[in-house]
Amino acid sequence: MTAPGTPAGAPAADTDDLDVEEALALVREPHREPQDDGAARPPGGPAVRQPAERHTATPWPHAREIAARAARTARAHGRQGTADSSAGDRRAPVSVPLGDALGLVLAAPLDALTDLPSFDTSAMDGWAVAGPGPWQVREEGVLAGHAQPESLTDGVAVRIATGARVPADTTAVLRTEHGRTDAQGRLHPTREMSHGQDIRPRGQECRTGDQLLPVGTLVTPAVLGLAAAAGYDTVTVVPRPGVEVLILGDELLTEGLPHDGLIRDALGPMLPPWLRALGADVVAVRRIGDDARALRKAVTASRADLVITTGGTAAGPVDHVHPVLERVGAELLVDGVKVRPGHPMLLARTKEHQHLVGLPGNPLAAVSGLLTLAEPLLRTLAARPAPEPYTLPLKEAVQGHPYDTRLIPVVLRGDHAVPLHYNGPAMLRGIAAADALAVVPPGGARQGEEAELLDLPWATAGIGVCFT
Ligand SMILES: Nc1nc2c(c(=O)[nH]1)N[C@H]1C(S)=C(S)[C@@H](COP(=O)(O)OP(=O)(O)OC[C@H]3O[C@@H](n4cnc5c(N)ncnc54)[C@H](O)[C@@H]3O)O[C@H]1N2
Ligand code: MOO
Repeated sequence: MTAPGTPAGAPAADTDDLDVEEALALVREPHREPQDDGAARPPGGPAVRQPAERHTATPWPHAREIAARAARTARAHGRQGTADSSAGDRRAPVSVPLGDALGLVLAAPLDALTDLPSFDTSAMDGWAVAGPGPWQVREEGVLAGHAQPESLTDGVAVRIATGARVPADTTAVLRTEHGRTDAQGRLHPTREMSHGQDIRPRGQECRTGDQLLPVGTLVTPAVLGLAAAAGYDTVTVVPRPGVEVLILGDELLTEGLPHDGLIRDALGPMLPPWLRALGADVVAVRRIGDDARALRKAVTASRADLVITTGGTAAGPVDHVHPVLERVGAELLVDGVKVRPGHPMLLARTKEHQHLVGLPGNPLAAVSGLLTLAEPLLRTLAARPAPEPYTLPLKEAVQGHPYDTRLIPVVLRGDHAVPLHYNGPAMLRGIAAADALAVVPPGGARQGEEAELLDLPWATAGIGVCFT
């Protein structure tokens, strides 16, 4: 590779958790200088590649940190050489209709555009009354959504619906079940009333201009409801990262039964919805075959924030990912991870605003790469917080790899994680039935030992799980 690069396994200078505020700074401060991307740098100098013979795979936790941080420094690196200036302020905040904002992060505070409630409102069905009872009841009632009703005078009441504007000079609302009408048609309270009872005064929840939610808030269904109530048609959010998927391999069929050494492409159908569940906008899925030129053209032409390739990461005769990255002058940030399956996975910076995650071709190895490298990177680009780590005890012992972390599909049963079989690198049978992946440290885990769990987006019914 020609561009300044990072040897795999290089220690990050700073391993603090990525902070949402820092990620948001990406969209707020376009010319911020880099702090750390996990690249090894000699004091005072640019990042350097170490000789290939010193190459070692990156430990799994460290690879995730590098991926989470990589997106932060994209702009500054672009200015140093791998120019893609036409990308401009692609990560600048965008205004989107409420219907498209679910799962995104607010890039501007949600300030009330109105008082809430915006008028004095009846909290109950009953009568708006003025002064102490009994009251003469006016003939025409007041419904929600109707024009300003006529004001009341002492001793007068009017039928009112929940949510309707209370007439001026109303002193309380009497609930339907707490009023009795006598033979002369006068209304009496059947219990003690207090001044202002069952009236929601204008501005009770907020005044115009009050901050309802800060920058960095994840847009949930409740946030959409609040935004609508407060007068918003659109909200200002961090844009969804754009992802292009490049499927490599001449042996892949897109339909029918496997035959003559050809197999069905399992990643083309799996990755786009999974990426959407991780908050990405999948802008294209292209089939490249085992054609290095086509791969180079596709990588060079792509405008996506993240390019994901599948297959071709190892050292076989048609494994073109490394040579193509070298050809395009990419900066390798992670080159192999100490994780099984998926150890040949890689992460590179290809342009100022663009990264590439190379997923190994074996399908479960690809899942491992997706969750190890693509998920933290997408999370950073979207300014989303890292999920709170959690552990559960393992129902059975899991054999470990001597040096590498293992990711094992599990189902969650009661307060245990139950390891699933069919967890080989080429198998999807285990993960297709799983709720999570258990992180098994080098050396393995005993029965009952607590294991960290990586949730699958649909199993947690998380907010990203819209699949839209
Ligand atoms: N000499 C070595 N060979 C291999 C090593 C190694 O370290 N040294 N690592 C092995 C491991 S582990 C993995 S994982 C694979 C990674 O290989 P690649 O990323 O180069 O992937 P391919 O060779 O293209 O494919 C591997 C395997 O996966 C199948 N495949 C590919 N794409 C798909 C797809 N879209 N859907 C379903 N299956 C797919 C492909 O047919 C191969 O069977 O390398 C090992 N070799
Ligand atoms: O990444 Mo490979 O599929 O570890 O076994």
